[in-house]
Amino acid sequence: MSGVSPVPARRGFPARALLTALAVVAALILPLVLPLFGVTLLVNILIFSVVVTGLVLLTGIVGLTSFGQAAFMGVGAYTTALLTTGAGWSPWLSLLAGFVVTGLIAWLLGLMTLRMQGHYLPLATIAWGISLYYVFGNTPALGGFTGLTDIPPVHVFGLALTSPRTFAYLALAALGLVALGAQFLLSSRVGRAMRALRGGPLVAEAFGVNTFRLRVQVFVLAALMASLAGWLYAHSQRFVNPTPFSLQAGIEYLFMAVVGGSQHVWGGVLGAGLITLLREWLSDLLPLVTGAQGNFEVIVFGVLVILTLQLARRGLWPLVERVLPQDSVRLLPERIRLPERAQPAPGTPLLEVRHAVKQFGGLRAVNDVSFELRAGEILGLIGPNGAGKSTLFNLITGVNPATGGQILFAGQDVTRLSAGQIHRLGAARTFQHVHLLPDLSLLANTMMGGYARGRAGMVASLLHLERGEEAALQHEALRQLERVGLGGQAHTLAGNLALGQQRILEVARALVADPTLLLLDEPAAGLRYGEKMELVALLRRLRGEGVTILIVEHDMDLVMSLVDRLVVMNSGEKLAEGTPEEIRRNAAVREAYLGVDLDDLTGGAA
Ligand SMILES: Nc1ncnc2c1ncn2[C@@H]1O[C@H](COP(=O)(O)OP(=O)(O)OP(=O)(O)O)[C@@H](O)[C@H]1O
Repeated sequence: MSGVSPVPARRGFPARALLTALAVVAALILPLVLPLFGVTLLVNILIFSVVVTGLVLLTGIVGLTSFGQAAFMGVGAYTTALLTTGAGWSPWLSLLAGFVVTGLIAWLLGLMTLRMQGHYLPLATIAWGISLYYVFGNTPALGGFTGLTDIPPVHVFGLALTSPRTFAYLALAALGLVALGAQFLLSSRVGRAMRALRGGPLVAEAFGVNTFRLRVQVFVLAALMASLAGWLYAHSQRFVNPTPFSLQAGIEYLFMAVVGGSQHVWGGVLGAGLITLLREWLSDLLPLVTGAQGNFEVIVFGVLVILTLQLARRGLWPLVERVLPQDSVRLLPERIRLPERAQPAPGTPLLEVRHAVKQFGGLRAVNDVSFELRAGEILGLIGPNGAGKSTLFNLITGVNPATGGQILFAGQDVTRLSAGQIHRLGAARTFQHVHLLPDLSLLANTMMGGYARGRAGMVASLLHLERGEEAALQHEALRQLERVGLGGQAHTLAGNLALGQQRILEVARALVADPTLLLLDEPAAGLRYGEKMELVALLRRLRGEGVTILIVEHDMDLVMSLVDRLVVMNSGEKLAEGTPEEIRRNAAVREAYLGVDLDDLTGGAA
């Protein structure tokens, strides 16, 4: 493997850092200079931003739409209201109690609902949003729809935060911590897994991510952020009633995230600011225009969301981002190296498929197929359309369970293991349809492949305590990008690459996993001739380095010129097995490929 040639990180004056520092200073001055009314609005914006930051993580990044965040905010608010007024607890203690209660409720709801797909999850969030609202309103101990009053102020170093001006600093500190934690999380191993989840569980699981557990974790984290916002709300208003925690409020938080830019932490803050200010302005203006009282601003919000979705689908923050100076890429110093897997001795059996069967209803897509793959060889799996290649590939990679037979990999029976478990044993794959994160750099995309080699969890990521591991992953990803010839473009966005290079990037991403077996699913599909040549050259180089490869491919030229042995499938069954030369001479194969002149396949791609 080649050493890392220095990849030039983008340099320049740290204009972005300066801008951030200026924004922080401005935020610190604002509570002093704004009129009291303005400070109250600012406090609300800060509190709403805390809830919306949770929604950015949950909805914008992971793709789980929730209308129920206001209800979690209510749990935090009511817990502190009840414990401080009824039991005389300190607000700081009741904040922790709020986290425990909200965390438990969110965890239970998450376990029950997060396996739901499609529209069912948003519907479930509406259901609990409404339920919790009525729990607040109909529980006499919580003051019914009138609520609870006389909530004590928060004390900081003996100072009671009774005025909005002092409270604004508490809210600023809370948002600062939440936004920083969210940014840290997004730039971590867990954050990349969260982004991969958006592309569907198939991709994330292929890298060893426990997708359900991660969904539950993010769900609980977003609920805890809402709970913190509820605590702030209760102690800034000093009373609570159910109205601010209704379904309508939950919908408004979603509006804020969508309008501001739900995939960006600062987009959430921007949305919270814009919608809160707009509501204030419209609630003064619209009664004058219409001559009647009513929540007309909600109608305007609806139109605004539709317009945003039409004109700026990703919200307003990406437009702001375009004019802001960009962060220079920081490469962390490599202090440790990731542990490496022992590679099997060349020639030893690595993968054994024994009498594999896959039945879809009445159709046997894979019917009693057996073959063996030895360490160090490239095996091609070919066959006409509908032969069962992809189905077999899915059985080997754990995407689908086999109906019968046995699959052994790295000395273990993996027939019943999940995709993530098989990946952790050393199988890394690419996809027939490229699955990359186009808005992230080649480096970040490649690092995704090393997920299973890292350990840092959600808490370490939120606190930025995983930098040593992150540095090791960065440098390993750079080495693999160098290995496949993309080292010079490490900081380019993956979406800017041509398809051929995207497929090569997927190979680099798979190599970061330190696999014993590389599984390529139709890697040449859609590539131009020159791109295929590059791919073949890369795969030959990898074979020279001792990498074991299983390749499913349609392009016969490419396969014949590349592989050591072939398994040919037809109608779900194994038709033949042998070297390219033997396959070329096989009468049954010729028949199956009627119309394809196998004599012509003399390694045209070589
Ligand atoms: N999830 C599924 N449910 C029902 N039938 C399926 C499913 N997946 C595949 N099949 C069927 O199994 C058979 C084999 O399909 P498979 O995709 O494995 O073939 P293939 O050799 O990969 O074909 P191609 O080269 O066109 O991708 C086909 O008849 C297909 O319609």
